Amino acid sequence: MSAQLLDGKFFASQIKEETRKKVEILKQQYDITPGLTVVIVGENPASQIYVANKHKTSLEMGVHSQVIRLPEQVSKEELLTVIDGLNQDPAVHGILVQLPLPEHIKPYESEILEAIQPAKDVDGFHPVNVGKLATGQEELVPCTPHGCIRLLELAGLPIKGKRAVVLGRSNIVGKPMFHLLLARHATVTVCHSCTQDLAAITREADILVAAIGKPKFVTSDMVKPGAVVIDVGINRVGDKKIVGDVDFDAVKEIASAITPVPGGVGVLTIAMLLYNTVKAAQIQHKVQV
Ligand SMILES: Nc1nc(=O)c2c([nH]1)NC[C@@H]1CN(c3ccc(C(=O)N[C@@H](CCC(=O)O)C(=O)O)cc3)C=[N+]21
Repeated sequence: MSAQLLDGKFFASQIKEETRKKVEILKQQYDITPGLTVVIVGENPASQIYVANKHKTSLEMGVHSQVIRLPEQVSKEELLTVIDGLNQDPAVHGILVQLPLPEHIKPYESEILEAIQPAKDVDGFHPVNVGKLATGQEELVPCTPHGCIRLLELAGLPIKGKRAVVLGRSNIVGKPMFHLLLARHATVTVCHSCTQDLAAITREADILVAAIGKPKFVTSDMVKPGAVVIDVGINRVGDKKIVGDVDFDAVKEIASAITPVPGGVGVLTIAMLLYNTVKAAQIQHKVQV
């Protein structure tokens, strides 16, 4: 292996340590305990690991963590009522509605996400927060792309002036990743399912971010020698095993740095969620630590 392995746990531990200190200050100086509530509708097995990790990390940080489980069949109105209760609850600083939602309420996803008070939107999915990010005010930024940026920064990998290529244009990763990279002065190209001659574009990338949800989609012929490769994919193959969007074993021989899956970006996502929860508490109490 020639590439530097970007170990998510190592970088996440630094972010978590910063967050833990902020929680300590909020408690001691302001008597504020940041609180995070996750709402899960139905039984998505993939969501369970994520929720368990979030809960564990919250406890480590001293953040109050609550999970509300609603039955698969819950109506949109009932879900909106739950969200409204959380909006009103001063002990709840962060609200996260786990995606994907069950099929019958999927058509109302935007309405549901917009019901969350923007100051409590720790996912950064509310149009107010999306608009802020797009206009260069980074407040509550989506956790996964923000984690990718923090990873690059903590690893000392420069962004300014680099050619960055983002594979995927989702609201959760691709689009916010575009804004974050652009704000740090990269030249950014976003590719997607209709992009023609994809490999020719990805081969120009100094920083390649893969967020398409296709196992081992990025092969070594798509990567410029010396590129930094960030793998956002979490694809379940078989029962337990997860693989990224990047063919790690082949690409690691060509890249200068690469994130593994698991143990890469996913771990940072959780760290940034707790970071956002603490940020949300500061926004709501109008204090800065
Ligand atoms: N409203 C909402 N916000 C989200 O941020 C959100 C969501 N819904 N729905 C599901 C996806 C998925 N996601 C993950 C985050 C971290 C890991 C994670 O901790 N991964 C570890 C462990 C993986 C494993 O062992 O399965 C790793 O990559 O090493 C996984 C998955 C957040 N999501």
